[in-house]
Amino acid sequence: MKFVDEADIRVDAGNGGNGVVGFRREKYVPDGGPDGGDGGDGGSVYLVADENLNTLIDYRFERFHRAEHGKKGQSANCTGRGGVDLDVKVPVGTRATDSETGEVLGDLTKHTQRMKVAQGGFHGLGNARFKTSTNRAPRQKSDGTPGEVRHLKLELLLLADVGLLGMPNAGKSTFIRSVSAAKPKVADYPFTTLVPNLGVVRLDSMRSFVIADIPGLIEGAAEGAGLGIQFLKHLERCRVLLHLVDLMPADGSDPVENAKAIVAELEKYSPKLAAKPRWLVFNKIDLMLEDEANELCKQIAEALEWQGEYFQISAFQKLGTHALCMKSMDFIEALPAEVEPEIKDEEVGFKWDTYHKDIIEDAYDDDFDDNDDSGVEVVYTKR
Ligand SMILES: Nc1nc2c(ncn2[C@@H]2O[C@H](COP(=O)(O)OP(=O)(O)OP(=O)(O)O)[C@@H](O)[C@H]2O)c(=O)[nH]1
Ligand SMILES: [Mg+2]
Repeated sequence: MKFVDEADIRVDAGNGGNGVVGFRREKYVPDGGPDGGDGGDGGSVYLVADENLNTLIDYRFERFHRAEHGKKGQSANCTGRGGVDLDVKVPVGTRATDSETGEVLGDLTKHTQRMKVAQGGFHGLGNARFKTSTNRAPRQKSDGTPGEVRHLKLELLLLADVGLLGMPNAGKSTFIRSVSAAKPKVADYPFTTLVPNLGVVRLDSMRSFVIADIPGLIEGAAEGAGLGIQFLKHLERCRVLLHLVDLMPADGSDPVENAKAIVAELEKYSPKLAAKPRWLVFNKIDLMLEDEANELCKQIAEALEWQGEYFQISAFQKLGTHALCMKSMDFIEALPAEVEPEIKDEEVGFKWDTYHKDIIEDAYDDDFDDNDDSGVEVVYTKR
């Protein structure tokens, strides 16, 4: 299955239905009052998180999503039917951004979570609403407002607790293979991993966490070198980052310079991500004697002015990997969960106070010519 983690879509909320001008006509009641009904509100568009989906691939092909328009009002004080809302299903972990303003509208992180992304238009008013003691046969009505149209960028952010970070060939995929059931491809050339992989690390029946392996980063990634930094967004929700450093890069590069380059790219991408808890993990200790490995790790940590603890592992031979997973688990459990800001689903029903009230007040102020029928369809109801 192709992993698609971005899609651009357009969402159109429905327009509000127009109000109508209508009058009651009844035998022996020559001057029945105004009875034109209001229109219905347009349907809104919502994104709904669904755990049964795991990619955004469908939205590459299906770009336009439209909610129903509200129906216009009818005579005999009948209100038009409201347009039906549209629910657009997205995988859990989807972030929606307004492509025109760049504003992040919100993240859908829980199954069934619902977020309004385009507000339906408000209904117009029928002439019955404009009746006053001085104007008992108003030929005024108002039109519904257009529904909101938005261009959205959807991005699927992996929901992992632990993220792997490092140069190509550092051994990230080898690590996730040794600690979880995920089996991403491993090879001795750079950029073996082209799309992110998730693995579940199960320590016992009660304790497990999710780990994300992303493509390797290189110097200049922020400017697009290699596969760029587009995958770093998947690390934004991780609680801790494991920075894998190859002790003996096959290309003869300096592990200190490599590690510095990764940190620099991280900072360029996002200071927030760079400030996340990050642990230094030296990989491939099996390539040298134990004393040599200890000495080299110490030297690199000093050269990096690394203050915290560091880990020494061999992802390939599974040395130190279990201990690292235990530490990660303890850390995740001890860290209070980040509270995701709740997405407020402000219900907008009948906006009498603002929209409609203003229209009616304007109508009174206008001192309009009541006999001017131009452009207004008048409906007479016989009973
Ligand atoms: N000796 C030794 N080799 C390792 C170890 N871990 C990984 N390797 C080797 O290093 C090479 C790269 O490993 P990968 O796991 O593909 O590296 P990666 O970080 O996922 O690389 P990209 O996907 O390209 O970013 C492979 O040839 C692995 O066999 C280790 O602990 N010891
Ligand atoms: Mg890899």
